[in-house]
Amino acid sequence: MLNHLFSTKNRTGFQVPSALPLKNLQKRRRSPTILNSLNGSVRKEEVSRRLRVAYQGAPGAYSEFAAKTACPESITVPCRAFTNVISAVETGRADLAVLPVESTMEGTAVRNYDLLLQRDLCIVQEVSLFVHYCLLAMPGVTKGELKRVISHPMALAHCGRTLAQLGLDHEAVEDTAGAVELLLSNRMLDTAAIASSRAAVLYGLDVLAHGLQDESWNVTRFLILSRDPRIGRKKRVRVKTSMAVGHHSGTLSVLLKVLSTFSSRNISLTKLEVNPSSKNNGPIKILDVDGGASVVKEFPCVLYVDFEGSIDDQKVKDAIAEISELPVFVRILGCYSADPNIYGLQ
Ligand SMILES: O=C(O)C(=O)Cc1ccccc1
Repeated sequence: MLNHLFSTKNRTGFQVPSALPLKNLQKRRRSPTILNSLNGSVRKEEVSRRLRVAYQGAPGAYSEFAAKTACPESITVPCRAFTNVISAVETGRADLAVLPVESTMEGTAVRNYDLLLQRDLCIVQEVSLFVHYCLLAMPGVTKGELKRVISHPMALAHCGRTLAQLGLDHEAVEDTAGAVELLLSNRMLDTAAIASSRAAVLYGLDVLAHGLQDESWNVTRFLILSRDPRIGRKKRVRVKTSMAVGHHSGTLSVLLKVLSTFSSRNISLTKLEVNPSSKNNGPIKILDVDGGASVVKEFPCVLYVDFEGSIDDQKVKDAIAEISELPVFVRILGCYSADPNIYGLQ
């Protein structure tokens, strides 16, 4: 059960320095190459082209902003669905992928976490964005003329109470910026989109209202994924590790063991979530990436665990070894610099 520690494709040791808070982004944009600005230790030939970062949605989507926050000089690659985002990196069409995985209002985006477990990419960075929703309409359209609102399902969920107050029907589309594109291309005069004010500027729409989210504190955490564990290898400042623990029975005893293993070593957990399989979706699949040929393993329950510390730290190695003695499967999803910043986007 210690495959991840002895893998030829060892997942340890990659790190991308955190993106800077919004006020510092301009400075970073001026730096000569993205990998340089991410990490000075990457070899010269690797910095000669700009990183391509795949995200789900159209230009102006929140995920694109997360990509630009993590890699200010990158070329962003829009993709239709999250699975296409991952495939873009797997096939070499992009270098990195952006995946929203949790929000303060909705908790873990289980489907995206499932994708992370099923595919062979590793986490190299995290970005948390403050998400502020606006009501966008075609130029000249007033609130009174609106009959419905379209947006990404997460945006609609985050604005549920406000939408009920406005008395507008709503319909889910692929992403927030895609909703704006749809308005524009069909010249929809009775429909508004929920999206960012950045999308309004990009597409030339009017902002009819700001701050539509039901809770004023609305932060989404995005993960930056890569195939290449060398990205950002550098001396670490504050490092975090994410892992998944799949097991077949005794969730409570596995949970207690995980808790005591980390607490006895004074390792702080930043996330601990029990994810049982559902009748609708069947067992949770985890790709075992360490055994040469990749094998998919199935579990009725998986724990998502994020903790402070590097997989190179002896006490972390000991903790993982102890957990791996249980009848569980452990997959290290990434070891990356912890970014406590919350970046702004209106
Ligand atoms: O639709 C978008 O703009 C996205 O990037 C997905 C999303 C939607 C709402 C909050 C965060 C991410």
